[in-house]
Amino acid sequence: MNNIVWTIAGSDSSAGAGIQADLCTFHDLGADGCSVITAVTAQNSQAVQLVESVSEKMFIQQLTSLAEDMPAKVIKIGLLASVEHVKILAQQLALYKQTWSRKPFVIYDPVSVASTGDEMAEESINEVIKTQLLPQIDLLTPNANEVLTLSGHALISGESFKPAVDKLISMGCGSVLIKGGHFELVDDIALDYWSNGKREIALTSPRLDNVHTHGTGCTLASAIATTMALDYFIEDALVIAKAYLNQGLKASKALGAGEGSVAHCGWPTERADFPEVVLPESSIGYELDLPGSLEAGPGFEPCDTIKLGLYPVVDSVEWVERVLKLGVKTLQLRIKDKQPEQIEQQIIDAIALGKQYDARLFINDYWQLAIKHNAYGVHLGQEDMDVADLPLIADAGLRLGLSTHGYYEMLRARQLKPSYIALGHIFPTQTKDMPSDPQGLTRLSKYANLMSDMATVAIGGINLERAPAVWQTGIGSIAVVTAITLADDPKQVINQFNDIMC
Ligand SMILES: Cc1ncc(COP(=O)(O)OP(=O)(O)O)c(N)n1
Ligand SMILES: Cc1nc(C(=O)O)sc1CCOP(=O)(O)O
Ligand SMILES: [Mg+2]
Repeated sequence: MNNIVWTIAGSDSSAGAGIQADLCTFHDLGADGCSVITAVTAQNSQAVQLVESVSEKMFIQQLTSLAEDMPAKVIKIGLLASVEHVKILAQQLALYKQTWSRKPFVIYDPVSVASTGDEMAEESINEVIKTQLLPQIDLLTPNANEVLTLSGHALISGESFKPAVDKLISMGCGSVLIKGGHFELVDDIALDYWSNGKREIALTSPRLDNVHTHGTGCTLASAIATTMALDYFIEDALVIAKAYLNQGLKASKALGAGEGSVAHCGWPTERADFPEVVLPESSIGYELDLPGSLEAGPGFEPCDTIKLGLYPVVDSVEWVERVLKLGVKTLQLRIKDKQPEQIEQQIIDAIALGKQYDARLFINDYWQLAIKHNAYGVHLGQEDMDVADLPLIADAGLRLGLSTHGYYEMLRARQLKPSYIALGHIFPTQTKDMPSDPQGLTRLSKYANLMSDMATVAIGGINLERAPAVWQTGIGSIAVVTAITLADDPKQVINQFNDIMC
């Protein structure tokens, strides 16, 4: 399947921004780029010297040529310098959304003033952008000035972010990423805030005092476009794009006498380049009034090793005893959907067995009972995290394992300093209905690399055949349900897993 991304933007003769930066980003991160040029600009590192929109005929023909046989999964829009182009584009986007077999995801990075300060678009363009283009946009990526221009809202404090985004969403766009917002509390921090009116996230990175920032907006939006085309969730796309930009800014350099451009350095892998997820119970979280109660406390008791090895997940005390007798040292009791009083005795018995065999026994979901009976640890999912009393679990000295399903959840979980992070689901699984697609080995390797300083667990559809490749990603543990519970000979399977993971 092709991962075609279109950029509809201006040509930048200095090549640091516009079409040139967009295509560079698409190819660098693994999408297939196509371009529709809206305007040709003559610019160097110091100024934009001339902007000429292409003719309407040429603009329409580029769109038509591509739409005929190279429809896009994602469309990224940058410089629109002519009112007529905006009207044409709004109409075409509406048509694509109605007629293409797969609706394209449309990102608009508003560009009317260049980073050099030069105006690049016709004066009256904003009115038609607001009324005709915004309703076709799935993600708008304005900076504070562009938020003011398009919504009329000035970003004067954290509290002003939500009303500004609500206004833009009421004007028709699906979601908004406010880039690089800063207010007095966090001057040395670059804050990005995203919301679609239902979900919202905020990411922070240290503000880089690099002067070579030409092309940052184009590059960020193009990196989001690419990662969306690669089927990442939007939260993950935002995280990856931010890391890509931070990495590029650190490597940017001047080519002329003026400002240099963001570099393009491939898929981001350095943890220092990845943003932090803002938790609701933090000073920025309060300012933004983020929902939930997650808080970065001192963290959870670590396990004695970050290589937790084979990790059977079983649903009865009988299975707990059986796998312990076969030498398993990390395991989980996962009994679903019972009233606490129905399973309390099983939890007591399982914990006692875990202690008897000196094993790391995690209790899934029932964290109150785990605390009450002093379990080794608790395993919680994303939904559980929001309702469980995490400080209480930490204070009781229990270990905590957290489920995650992508970059964003992984980085958010990391902020809580759990004892391990589980990464799933890697392959299709029959054990549980998953709301997302399997992540596969390529993503798992990236996650394992990024989290290499802490205990990690891979889960979902892992069997003996798949285990060697999973283990080679550098993960510290493999969790399995059916590979053991449906095995004809669990003893043999456990031994074979252990051989693979030594
Ligand atoms: C090791 C491990 N990883 C992930 C899960 C899934 O936990 P959760 O998301 O809470 O879903 P349920 O297991 O409760 O259905 C797990 N149990 N163990
Ligand atoms: C319980 C569970 N959680 C997952 C996650 O990705 O969070 S995948 C999963 C099921 C794992 O079972 P099996 O080894 O039989 O595929
Ligand atoms: Mg759970």
